[in-house]
Amino acid sequence: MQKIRLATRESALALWQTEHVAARLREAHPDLEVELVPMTTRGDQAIDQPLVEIGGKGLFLKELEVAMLEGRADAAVHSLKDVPMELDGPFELAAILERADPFDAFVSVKYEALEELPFGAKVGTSSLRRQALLRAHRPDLVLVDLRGNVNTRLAKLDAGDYDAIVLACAGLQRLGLGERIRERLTAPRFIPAAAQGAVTVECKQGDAEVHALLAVLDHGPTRACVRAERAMTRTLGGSCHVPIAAYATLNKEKISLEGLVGDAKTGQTVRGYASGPVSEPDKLGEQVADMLVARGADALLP
Ligand SMILES: NCc1[nH]cc(CCC(=O)O)c1CC(=O)O
Repeated sequence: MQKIRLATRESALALWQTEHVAARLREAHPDLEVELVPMTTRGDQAIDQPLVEIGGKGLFLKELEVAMLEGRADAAVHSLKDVPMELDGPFELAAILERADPFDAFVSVKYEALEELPFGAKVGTSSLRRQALLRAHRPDLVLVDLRGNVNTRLAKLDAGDYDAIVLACAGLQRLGLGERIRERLTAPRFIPAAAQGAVTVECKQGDAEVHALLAVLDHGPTRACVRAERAMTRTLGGSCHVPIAAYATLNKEKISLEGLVGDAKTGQTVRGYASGPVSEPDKLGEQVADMLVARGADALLP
């Protein structure tokens, strides 16, 4: 194989991530030609409608998967956080790259930290998980919907529409906007979404040549951790319709997984934690999911 074509969304973040994958591939395979195939998805077009109403996060993948099925691209690069817990169709995640900063960022023009926001301050985020966690720590805040790509959200903050917004640290850092992070909202106080900060490359199942080219980018420890996080979320029937948070770390041969289910309206949260061998990430994810349900999470799930 002389050339590999990488499908990507056209947002600045998606293009950065795909350029990063392209550079890593060229480094690993000096004779390989790597080409980007940028495309707009329905998720990018309908940015004025809430994601839940137009069909959820899978929308960001669909067009890229169709491009692979129709032979216009060989692989697709995604933020793993945006990839549904069950892939819909004959696809596989051939590579999961080493995770960058997994945490959320508090971003504000005037305020240094979440705790410094005045009573009743207006915070923009459309993520139900971020809303639930913000409510849990600061029940007084007024939470307002905020969609769009990272630059659009920052522009709305700078225009004075919000006192603060919450974004992923990884996205800001990748775009050279790391200095906009006022406070890192770290675990266990603020648990991220499953796989936040990790980039993945998807290809068609059974496409052995493409798979082999991509597999050299796979990072085993990241794959094990996000596997536990995604298994927990999947077991809870999670999608972006429910605030679910999952964060795993690997220490020697042991994965520790912290999980949370919340209610975006009330800020009520249920937490669970367990650890297990790196060889059984799915089992650990299921175990923490069961623990969350036993502690009352089912009352918060649909
Ligand atoms: N939902 C959009 C999205 N998907 C991935 C990232 C950030 C990068 C990452 O988590 O890898 C973002 C932006 C954000 O949440 O602020």
